[in-house]
Amino acid sequence: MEVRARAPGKIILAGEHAVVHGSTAVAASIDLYTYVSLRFPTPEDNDDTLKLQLKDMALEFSWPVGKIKAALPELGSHAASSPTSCSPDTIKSIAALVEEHNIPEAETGLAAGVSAFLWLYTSIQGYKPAKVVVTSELPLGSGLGSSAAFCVSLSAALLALSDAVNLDFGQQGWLMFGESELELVNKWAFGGEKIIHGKPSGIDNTVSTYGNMIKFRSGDLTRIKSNMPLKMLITNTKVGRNTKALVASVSERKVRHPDAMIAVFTAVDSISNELASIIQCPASDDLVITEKEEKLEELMEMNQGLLQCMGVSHASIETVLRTTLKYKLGSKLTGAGGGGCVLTLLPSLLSGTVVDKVIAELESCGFTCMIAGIGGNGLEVCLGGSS
Ligand SMILES: Nc1ncnc2c1ncn2[C@@H]1O[C@H](COP(=O)(O)OP(=O)(O)OP(=O)(O)O)[C@@H](O)[C@H]1O
Ligand SMILES: C[C@@](O)(CCO)CC(=O)[O-]
Ligand SMILES: [Mg+2]
Repeated sequence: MEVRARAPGKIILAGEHAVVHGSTAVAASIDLYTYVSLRFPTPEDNDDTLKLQLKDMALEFSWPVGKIKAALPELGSHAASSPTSCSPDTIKSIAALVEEHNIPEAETGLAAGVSAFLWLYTSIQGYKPAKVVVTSELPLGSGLGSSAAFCVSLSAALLALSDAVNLDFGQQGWLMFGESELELVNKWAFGGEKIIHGKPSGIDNTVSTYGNMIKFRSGDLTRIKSNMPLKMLITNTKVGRNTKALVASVSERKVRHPDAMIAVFTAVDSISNELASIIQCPASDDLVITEKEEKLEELMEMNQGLLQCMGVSHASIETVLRTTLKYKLGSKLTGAGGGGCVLTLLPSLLSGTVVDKVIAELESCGFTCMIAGIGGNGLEVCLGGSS
């Protein structure tokens, strides 16, 4: 029996980092996905291992299930219907299982993802042998929510073949889960994100699970519907960084300057709320759309200024900002910052020639640019493996 799941990456239009401290943020899914396939061996296969294949990186990890059982005895009896978080002791035992594999030096960040895999797999499926294959269209560690898309697609595949979820295996093609299944996936994925991010707000796994566009605050999501064309250029500075370290650095700054940082987070909250209401408000003609776009651009620039105050910008991000400003375009980092990706609003009346020029100039700096579709479906599953 085989199941496939796919979950999208995301952009954060406003509110990253501040959302970890209780402010509102606005995020949308993008049409780049992480795919997970899960297959249990047949008795004839005579295979007693759990295998994780990370296809894009040409890496394969494998553990005898008896070894996992001996190392993680506390996980096997957990109910898939009761999502939980990984305890610090279990994280240590999992890290020992991961360390047995030599992860290439350039990919050390992967250890956290492999740990999240072992925890989610064992907590949901116990000590069964299986083969899990992962591929992704998302750049890893670049602010587009690769960790959340990984945790969401993995949790969904694992739950689809568990007794916590009842699916009709007669159905063909990509299917959406019902509300209660989505909630279950989202909670498990949040547990996985905690292993990768340390202290996630939950916005990335939530937008990857539900798709579309959401407003998110203190664990609560409000689905929002855009009433205007939203075209964003995404520039990947290709400067690697790690969300866990950046989230921790903002918390440390908050400890050093609590009053100032709380004021910054409050300002971000207002920006996110205003941005969400502009996006949702119906526009009647081009003039109104232009005004709305100008306001959005300004709010994005203000948010970027506050992200600089939080200490999460980077020289490469500043280069993108300077370059796009030459063309009178507003930009902000998206995701955790410190490198990674930058969003630039492309107003609806902007000519294609200008867009081509900006892209050419950004790419001449060594960055890569793309225009992704925004606000599509969230998590989907495909039973039987094909499609
Ligand atoms: N397809 C994948 N396979 C294995 N591990 C993955 C995969 N995608 C993400 N990860 C894990 O997530 C880590 C990257 O997560 P991180 O949160 O730092 O960046 P991001 O999620 O891409 O950006 P952001 O959190 O800012 O949106 C990787 O180093 C790896 O551990
Ligand atoms: C930086 C952050 O706000 C967004 C990362 O995409 C972290 C989080 O909310 O978990
Ligand atoms: Mg992440």
